[in-house]
Amino acid sequence: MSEVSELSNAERDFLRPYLPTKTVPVAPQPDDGRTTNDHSPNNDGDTGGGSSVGKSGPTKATNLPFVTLTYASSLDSMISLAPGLRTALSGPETKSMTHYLRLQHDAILIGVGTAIPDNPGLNSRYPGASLATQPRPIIVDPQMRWNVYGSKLAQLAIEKQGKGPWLIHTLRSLPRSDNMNEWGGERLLLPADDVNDDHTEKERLKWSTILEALKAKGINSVMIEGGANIISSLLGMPELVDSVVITIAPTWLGVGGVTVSPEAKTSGGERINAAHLQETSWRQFGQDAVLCGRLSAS
Ligand SMILES: NC(=O)C1=CN([C@@H]2O[C@H](COP(=O)(O)OP(=O)(O)OC[C@H]3O[C@@H](n4cnc5c(N)ncnc54)[C@H](OP(=O)(O)O)[C@@H]3O)[C@@H](O)[C@H]2O)C=CC1
Ligand SMILES: Nc1nc(O)c(N)c(N[C@@H]2O[C@H](COP(=O)(O)O)[C@@H](O)[C@H]2O)n1
Repeated sequence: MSEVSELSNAERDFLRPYLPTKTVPVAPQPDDGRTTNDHSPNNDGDTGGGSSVGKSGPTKATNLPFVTLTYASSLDSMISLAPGLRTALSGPETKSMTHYLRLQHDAILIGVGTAIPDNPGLNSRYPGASLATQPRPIIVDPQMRWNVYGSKLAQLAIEKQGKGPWLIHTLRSLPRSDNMNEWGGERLLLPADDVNDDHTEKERLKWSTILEALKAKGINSVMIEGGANIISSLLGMPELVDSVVITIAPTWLGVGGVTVSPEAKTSGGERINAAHLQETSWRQFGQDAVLCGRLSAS
């Protein structure tokens, strides 16, 4: 039996206002000649109901994809027990939700700090998922630290259980002669930001540069899953993020875990809240709580 089960109509209704509209290619039907099929939760045959919060679909600059930030957190805002330690926080019901969410996006993005320790699959095991509807896995790996060969992502792409991964590097990275394109993989070389906030030799990419490049390659929606560094940065960028879906597991990981927390903010020399969610909705999935919302600009 699959570890991932279908969500109820009520669960999908709950998520719908926070999701993009995804159009996926399907084989033409003999009787109607269609070439596309709208699998958005607004158009999948669900009956009405649901929340009246906001609306689905892109609401910002057309050169950017719809961005959903999503992660599973403990009650102490941690996403893993220690750096580099893959930690299961989601229960079976929220795991199913994650696979449903993956299927609603054109791409799933993580950082190299997650790819190396977790060796994730990043495909959707939701019932009915096909290669055409799978999201594109994307890894932000500016310095080419991660070896895709032998990874689970490569294996799934070769077996056609997932799309070939796109790896994002900086222009300074040495081009490699590789055969990733044989199984759908690709390397995207992007210009690094001029400003290096952490004063290291590391080259940073602007998130607007990354997202614009993805949109230019036909990615209309991206689900950003982690890890801590990436989620914490993007929590401070409401102009780029359309919605946030957080699984909250009823557990504390304890001191030394990997924490999600945005950069501190000040106004007029005073500390102010660093990030804030508005238009929130909560729902229980098994033992976990799921919080959806939108980042507010102020
Ligand atoms: N519970 C959950 O839902 C999830 C948990 N996790 C956990 O999170 C942990 C990993 O988090 P973390 O270590 O923070 O790693 P991340 O996955 O956030 O990757 C961070 C790295 O990505 C690169 N990067 C990020 N932003 C930029 C940018 N703007 N420009 C260029 N490069 C960038 C950098 O690579 P470089 O250093 O090479 O410059 C950086 O070190 C793991 O333990 C994993 O299990 C991960 C996902 C979800
Ligand atoms: N939603 C969620 N809940 C957890 O408890 C998690 N640990 C994660 N981690 C993310 O999922 C990736 C693993 O994906 P596969 O199951 O291998 O496809 C992992 O790399 C994190 O991005 N997520």
